[in-house]
Amino acid sequence: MKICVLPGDGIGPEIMAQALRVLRALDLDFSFEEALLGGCAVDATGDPFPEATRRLALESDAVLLGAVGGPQWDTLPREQRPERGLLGIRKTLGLFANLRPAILYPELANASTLKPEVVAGLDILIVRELTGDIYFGQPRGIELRDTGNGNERVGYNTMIYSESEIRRIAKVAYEAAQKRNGRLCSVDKMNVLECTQLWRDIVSDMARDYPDVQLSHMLVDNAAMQLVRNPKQFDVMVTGNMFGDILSDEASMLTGSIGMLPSASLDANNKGLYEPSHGSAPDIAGQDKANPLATILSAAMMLRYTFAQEDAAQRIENAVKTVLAQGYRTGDIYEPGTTLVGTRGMGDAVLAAL
Ligand SMILES: NC(=O)c1ccc[n+]([C@@H]2O[C@H](COP(=O)([O-])OP(=O)(O)OC[C@H]3O[C@@H](n4cnc5c(N)ncnc54)[C@H](O)[C@@H]3O)[C@@H](O)[C@H]2O)c1
Ligand SMILES: CC(C)[C@H](C(=O)O)[C@@H](O)C(=O)O
Ligand SMILES: [Mg+2]
Repeated sequence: MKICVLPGDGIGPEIMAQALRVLRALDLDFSFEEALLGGCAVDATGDPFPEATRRLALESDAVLLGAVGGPQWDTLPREQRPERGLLGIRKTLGLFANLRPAILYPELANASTLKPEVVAGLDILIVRELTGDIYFGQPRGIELRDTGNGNERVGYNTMIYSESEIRRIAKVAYEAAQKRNGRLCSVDKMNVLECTQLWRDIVSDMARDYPDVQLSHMLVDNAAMQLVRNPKQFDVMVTGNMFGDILSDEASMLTGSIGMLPSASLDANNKGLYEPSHGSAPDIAGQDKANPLATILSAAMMLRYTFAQEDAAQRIENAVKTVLAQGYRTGDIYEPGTTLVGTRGMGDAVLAAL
């Protein structure tokens, strides 16, 4: 089982080190090979997604990623920015299905921004389309136009989905709902955007193939509000690339911290890239403060989805439950009466629990 390891930037290398310690401790037959993606790749090669990384990612069974980006690269031309590397690897590997589970561990009920009784037992799966939408749509750009106010710059992007792109992500979401509690909420903005009218029409059409799934629709602004009003009304949520990006960060705080939210990005054959949902956290990078649990839980998702090692995945998840029950907390989930640990200390605790 060959794993391509991309630590990335900011806190990326720190959280990746802990996930690798956990994977190595499982004593499975993995080989790890490291490569550059993001800002570190730009610094070394001028390209955020170098050819060597592309080749390694394509020939590996799975990719494990820390995070990319940081302010030092934000003024570079767009094609050299770290985020382009991330979008490039997602597109190259055909990773259209991004699964972001927001699960509240009972020990973190007080770390949630919502009242404990509103979030107790929370378990939502956000299914985010990852290779289409306004992120990739053409045309896009910033250019001079005569707008009626004279010649001035306009910035524009294109929100676009094809029928087949909508169908394949909806299928993933329907099938996930079938395996869970049978409820699927599709989130769009069909009252304003044609692109998402097509989204709603297709998701609705497909409902007849899934009579055991109870489908509902919600406009994205309402969905953002409902997530903090009564999140347990949701089981599986399916939405486009941009809405899913925003709603998943919002949902992370229901579980206590963005440092708790893992993700799996899958192609049609469950080959995948696994990464925490958060970014490179430049404000705490290099300080041994980052919560490595989202990355460790992403490694568990890798064992489950790509390698069908359900037992090993559960061993990691149970170890995470154990350390939380033992009271270990990084700063983002700390509360008085618990034991504050750093990134490495949290890794130590997970290893001990394993
Ligand atoms: N998948 C990715 O690689 C990814 C995802 C999101 C953002 N980014 C990039 O990361 C950079 C920073 O973005 P941002 O600040 O908007 O978002 P961010 O997620 O990096 O950080 C937002 C806040 O959450 C905190 N945080 C994030 N992860 C944490 C963790 N594991 N433990 C404790 N606290 C954590 C940070 O300290 C910060 O206060 C940008 O360049 C952005 O493009 C990358
Ligand atoms: C860094 C950025 C390109 C990325 C996204 O928007 O997809 C990130 O926010 C994420 O959620 O993985
Ligand atoms: Mg995001």
